[in-house]
Amino acid sequence: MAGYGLDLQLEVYGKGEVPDHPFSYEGWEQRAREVLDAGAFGYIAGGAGTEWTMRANREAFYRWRLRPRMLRDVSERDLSVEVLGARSAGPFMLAPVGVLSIAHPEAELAVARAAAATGVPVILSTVSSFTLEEVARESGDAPRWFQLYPGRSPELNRSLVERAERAGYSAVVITLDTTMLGFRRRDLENAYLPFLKGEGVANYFSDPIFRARLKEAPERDPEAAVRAFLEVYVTPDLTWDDVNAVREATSLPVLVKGITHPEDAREAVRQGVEGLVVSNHGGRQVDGAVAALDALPKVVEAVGGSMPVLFDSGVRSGADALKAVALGATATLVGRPYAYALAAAGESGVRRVVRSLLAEVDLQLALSGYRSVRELGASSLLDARD
Ligand SMILES: Cc1cc2nc3c(=O)[nH]c(=O)nc-3n(C[C@H](O)[C@H](O)[C@H](O)COP(=O)(O)O)c2cc1C
Ligand SMILES: O=C(O)C(=O)c1ccccc1
Repeated sequence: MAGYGLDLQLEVYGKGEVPDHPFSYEGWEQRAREVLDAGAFGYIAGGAGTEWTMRANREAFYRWRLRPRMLRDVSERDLSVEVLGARSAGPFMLAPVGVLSIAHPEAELAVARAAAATGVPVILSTVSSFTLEEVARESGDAPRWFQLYPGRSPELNRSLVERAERAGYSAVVITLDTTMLGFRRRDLENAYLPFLKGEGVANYFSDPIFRARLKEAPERDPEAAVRAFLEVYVTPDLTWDDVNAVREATSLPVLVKGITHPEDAREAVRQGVEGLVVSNHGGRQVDGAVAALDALPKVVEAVGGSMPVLFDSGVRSGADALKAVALGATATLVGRPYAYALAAAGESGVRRVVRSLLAEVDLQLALSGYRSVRELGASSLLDARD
């Protein structure tokens, strides 16, 4: 009868003390704002241009209303999902978020420990502050995926995915929507670009193929190494050929992240990738672009059940995750929610955010009359515009 929801309620109410941490997204965001300098906070919080798409990502959720069902005996509940062999305690994964050292010195190491402790898989960014091998060691046997920004060097791409495979990452997520950074006003106003300070380059600086491109080792001439990183990183010429070259270099399943157009989803099916992530990068790339949740139903339709469709951009609560799943997502990714908690309270902050999300999903599911997230579907929702 117990479960994530009741367990958390008993723990908090049982103690009878006001907890020293928030339970809301806004609360964690506020804590992060207090501890970070303006540049780092703006980098995490910001979006592209007017940030209209970033706001639209949130507003899209309000259009959908859950329609709870009663009297359905939901005493046994299973929140877990399995995506390409990776099991998660709930319909969540931790989205790839780069340069986490700007939020907390333990960065991805703390996130990997929190993910392992809560049973929610983590997707490690290419642009991490610790090497993928270091992060793997913290994550133990817990499921983990590697996100790749394919760069201008096919050999380097191959090297990175080979390293990921050796280090026990069980899928590769190729991000398509950030071949260069979007027009981010906050960062321009703060003149804030984390890589120029040498953040997020650990996987590159430790890579033999990357190092072979340099005249001097990154330890001797870090500025030249950062320039080399930027040269490799910017890829406006990226095409499906690059995706397929990565697929040939690994035996791991490959997903593509950043799909919102149903035509791109159909192409992904034709190309035969193993999964996709509907995402507009949290509104950080194309201002005025469709809200990710508004794009989801047509992508799900285009994919027609042939592969898992993950979703991110704007998920802030258990209710949000349930809505995305009801619209056809296999699971959701959360980005800023855990980045803020990491900034505010390190590993324990990330654990708390994940536990809150699991508890909320559990209670929401039970009170809506479902035993499993798999039971959610179109009839679980009402479209407020109808
Ligand atoms: C600070 C920051 C850094 C990010 N870095 C990456 C990255 O390295 N690779 C990637 O694929 N996505 C990256 N993303 C995008 C996230 O994976 C995800 O798509 C987005 O944050 C989801 O939206 P949400 O923050 O509204 O949950 C980043 C997002 C943020 C906020
Ligand atoms: O800032 C981002 O959104 C992002 O994806 C990124 C890209 C390169 C390095 C760090 C983060």
